[in-house]
Amino acid sequence: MRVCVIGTGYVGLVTGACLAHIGHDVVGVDNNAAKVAQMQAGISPIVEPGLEAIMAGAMQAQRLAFTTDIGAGVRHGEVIFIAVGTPALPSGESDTRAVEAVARAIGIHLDGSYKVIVNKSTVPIGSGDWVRMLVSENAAPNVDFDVVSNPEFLREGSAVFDTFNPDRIVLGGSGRRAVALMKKLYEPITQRQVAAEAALPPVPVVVTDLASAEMIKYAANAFLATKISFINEVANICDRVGADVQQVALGMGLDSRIGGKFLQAGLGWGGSCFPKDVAALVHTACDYGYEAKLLAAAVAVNRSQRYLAIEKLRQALGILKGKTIGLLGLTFKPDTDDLRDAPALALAAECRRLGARVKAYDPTVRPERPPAGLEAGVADCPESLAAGCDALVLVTEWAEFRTLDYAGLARSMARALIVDGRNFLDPQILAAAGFTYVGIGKPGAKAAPAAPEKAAPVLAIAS
Ligand SMILES: NC(=O)c1ccc[n+]([C@@H]2O[C@H](COP(=O)([O-])OP(=O)(O)OC[C@H]3O[C@@H](n4cnc5c(N)ncnc54)[C@H](O)[C@@H]3O)[C@@H](O)[C@H]2O)c1
Ligand SMILES: O=c1ccn([C@@H]2O[C@H](COP(=O)(O)OP(=O)(O)O[C@H]3O[C@H](CO)[C@@H](O)[C@H](O)[C@H]3O)[C@@H](O)[C@H]2O)c(=O)[nH]1
Repeated sequence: MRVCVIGTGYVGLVTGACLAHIGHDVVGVDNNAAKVAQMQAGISPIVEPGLEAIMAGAMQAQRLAFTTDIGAGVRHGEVIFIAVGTPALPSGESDTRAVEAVARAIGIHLDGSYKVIVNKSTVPIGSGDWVRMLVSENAAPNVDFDVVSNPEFLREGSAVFDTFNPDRIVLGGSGRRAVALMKKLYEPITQRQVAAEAALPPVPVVVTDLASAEMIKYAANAFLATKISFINEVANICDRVGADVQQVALGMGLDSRIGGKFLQAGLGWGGSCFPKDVAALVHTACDYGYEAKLLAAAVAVNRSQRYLAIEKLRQALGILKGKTIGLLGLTFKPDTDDLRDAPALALAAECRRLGARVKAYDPTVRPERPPAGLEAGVADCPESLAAGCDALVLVTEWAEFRTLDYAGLARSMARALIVDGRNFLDPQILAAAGFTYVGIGKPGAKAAPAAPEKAAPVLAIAS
C-alpha cells in the first residue's frame, strides 16, 4: 500500500519505517529540511533502539523515502498519516496549529483518487471533525476521502518493539472503506507476522467513532499517569511508616485487577506525552464545565514528586546553598534522547534556585550541547560528574548506571551520598562502595557505608 506520513518525529518516523518494513511503500514528509537531509542519508535524528536498522533495510528495498515536499507526499499516499506535534499551550490546552496547517495542505494537494487521512497525532476530542472540514475547505469540489483517528500508544525507548507488538489498534471513523483499508494496512502486525512471539492471538482492533478513539488516547495516558502518581503517593506514605514501596507494589500488582506495570515509584512522570496529555484532558473537561479533580490531583502529586529529591538532599546535607549536586541522567526515561518535560531539568532548576551548583551526566547529552540551564554543567562521563560533588541523584535509570565503579566515584566526591530517584540501584552494593544510599519509599534501605574495620592491634611478638 502507498503510505505518506507527515511529521517524521518520534511517532511519524517510527511508524513510517515500520510500515515500510512490513512491505508498504512509504514517503515521510517533514518541514524540517535538516532532519529530512539526515533521514535521506539513513541517519535517524532521534535515539530509538532498532530504528536505524529498520530504516536501512526499508531504504535499501526502496520502500522508504523522505521529502520536504508535502504535495509529493500527498499525491503518493493512498493512506496519509498526520503525525505532527501537539504540544501544550501555557493554559494546558493542546496546540493543534501544526495539525491544522497539515490538514489544509493535504486539502490543497488532494487529487481525484480516494484517500484515507489518518490522524495519529494526539488531538483534543472532536478534532477529527475539523480536520475533515479543513481538508474539504481547501480541496477541489467532490474530492473523495475519509478521516480516521488512529491514536498511537508506542513508548519512547521501545517504539519499534511497541509498533510491532501493540496491545491493540484503535480505529475511529465511520467510513467502512477507510476502516477496511486501515485493517489491511496493519494486517502483518495484527496477524503477528512481525511480533516477538508469533504464537500470540491476533492483535485486537477496536473500531469506534472518531470522538471515542480520540478519547481512548487521552484516557489511557491519564490512567497510566494517575497510576504512577498513586504509587508515588503510596511511596511517600511508606517513607513515613517504615514500609518498602517496591514490596508493596509487588504485592499489589499481583492482583490481576491491578497489574504490576506502571507501579514503579520515583521522581515522577515526564516526557512529551503524559504531562501535556493530562493537562489537555483537564482543560477539555473544564471547557465542558467539568472539574477533573482526580486528574488535577495526579498532576499535583507529580509536581511535588519531582522535587522529592531536594527534600531528601536537605535531610542529609542541610541547606543546599553552596553544595554541588550531580544528576545521573537527564532524559525523561532511558533509551531515548528526549528531554521534553524531563523531571531532571525541573530538579536542576530548583537546586539552582536554592543556591546549589548542578552538574549532570547523560549518555545522550554531549557537554558541548547542554540543555538550557545546564550550560557548562554537563559532564562527559560519570567520573567527571562525581568529582567534588556533595551528592549524586539518579534521575534516569539508564542500564549503564547499574555497573558504574561506585567505589571510585565515592572516593572522588566531597561526600558520598546518593539519592536513587528510581529505586534502581542495589542499596547494599552502594553501601559497600562507600555511599550513603537513600531510595524513594524505602526507609529500610537507607544504607550507610560500613564503618571501616578497626586495624587489628599489632602484637609484639617476643622473640
Ligand atoms: N512521542 C511519543 O512517544 C508519542 C507517542 C504517542 C503519540 N504521540 C503524539 O504524536 C504526535 C507527534 O509526536 P512526536 O513526539 O513524534 O513529535 P515530534 O515533535 O517528535 O515530531 C513532529 C514532527 O513534525 C514535524 N512538523 C511539524 N509541523 C509540520 C508541518 N506543518 N509539515 C510537516 N512536518 C511538520 C516536525 O518538524 C517534527 O519532525 C503528538 O501529537 C504526540 O502527542 C507521541
Ligand atoms: O512505573 C513507572 C512507569 C513510568 N514512569 C515514568 O513515566 C514517564 C513516561 O514513561 P513511559 O510511559 O514509559 O514513556 P512514554 O514514551 O512517555 O510513553 C507514554 O506516552 C506515550 C505518548 O502518548 C504513549 O504512547 C505511551 O503509551 C505511554 O506509555 C517517564 O518519565 C517514566 O520515568 C514512572 O515513573 N513509573
